[in-house]
Amino acid sequence: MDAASPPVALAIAGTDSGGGAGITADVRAFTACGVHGAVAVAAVTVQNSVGVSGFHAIPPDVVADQIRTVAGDMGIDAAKTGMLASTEIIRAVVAAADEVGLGTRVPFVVDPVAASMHGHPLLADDALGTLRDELIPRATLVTPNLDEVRLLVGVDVTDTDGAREAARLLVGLGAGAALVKGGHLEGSPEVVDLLLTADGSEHVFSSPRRETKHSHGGGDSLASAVTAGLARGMALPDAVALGKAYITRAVDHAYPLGAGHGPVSALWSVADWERQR
Ligand SMILES: Nc1ncnc2c1ncn2[C@@H]1O[C@H](COP(=O)(O)OP(=O)(O)OP(=O)(O)O)[C@@H](O)[C@H]1O
Ligand SMILES: Cc1ncc(CO)c(N)n1
Repeated sequence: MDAASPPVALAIAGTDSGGGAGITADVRAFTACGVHGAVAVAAVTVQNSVGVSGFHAIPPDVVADQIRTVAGDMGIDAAKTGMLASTEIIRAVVAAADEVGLGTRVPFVVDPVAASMHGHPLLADDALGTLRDELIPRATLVTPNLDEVRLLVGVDVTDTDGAREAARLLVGLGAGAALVKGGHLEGSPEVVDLLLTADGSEHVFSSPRRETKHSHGGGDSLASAVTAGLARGMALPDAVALGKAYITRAVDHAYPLGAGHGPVSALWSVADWERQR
């Protein structure tokens, strides 16, 4: 007899040839969190642990058609965006999202990726306004890091009060909720991620800061684990709690790889099936 079909989560994002971030991290998080991962590739990056040396943006209609073809066949239980590269791709994603119900019938997480952790741009400068004005209002949840917060709402977050104010402004852009991630607040012993929903309820997710330079793909992994929780039908705060639990373990198990920043790891979650054969 066939196994039951798992929920389906869709990542609309870029690839990372080094396998640390982007769609590779997304699908690992989907798998580790118990859902099937489908992908709409928006860009192919030439990337390793040291940085991004180039990228090729996929034609916008091909990005949109990947979303439509997945929705029309297996259905989508939740979706997330990562690197979208250009205004034209964002607009194509918005059109397809409206057609298939992302952000209305289907939970839709927007990770407003602007640059890699090495500081290399992954979004055209002129696309930020489109992301803010056309994509974020459709989001069930928007998940910026502190650099993206500064770009989107002009707030320089240095503490929880600042994160709260930034989240309030992000929800004011039309998102259903905002998760302001505190990974970049280097000095603090706790990493605090603050969730604010449009109805005003606040949830603070805190964990001890790990001393490691190997956190490549951390933001993508968190957003994807939250998306997996939503695909499984969890309420938003529960899905974010799942995401925080996943990323905390993934940072704990991050490993060196290459000369630069190694990835957060999902390998701890891999079943020990081979030794049990
Ligand atoms: N040193 C750390 N120790 C524990 N958790 C961390 C650490 N750094 C980041 N995190 C967690 O990882 C997640 C991603 O946070 P961060 O603010 O680094 O996002 P990001 O910049 O988008 O990530 P990326 O490194 O993929 O660009 C958050 O949940 C954060 O709490
Ligand atoms: C393709 C891709 N998406 C997102 C990020 C940010 O982690 C990255 N470095 N590369």
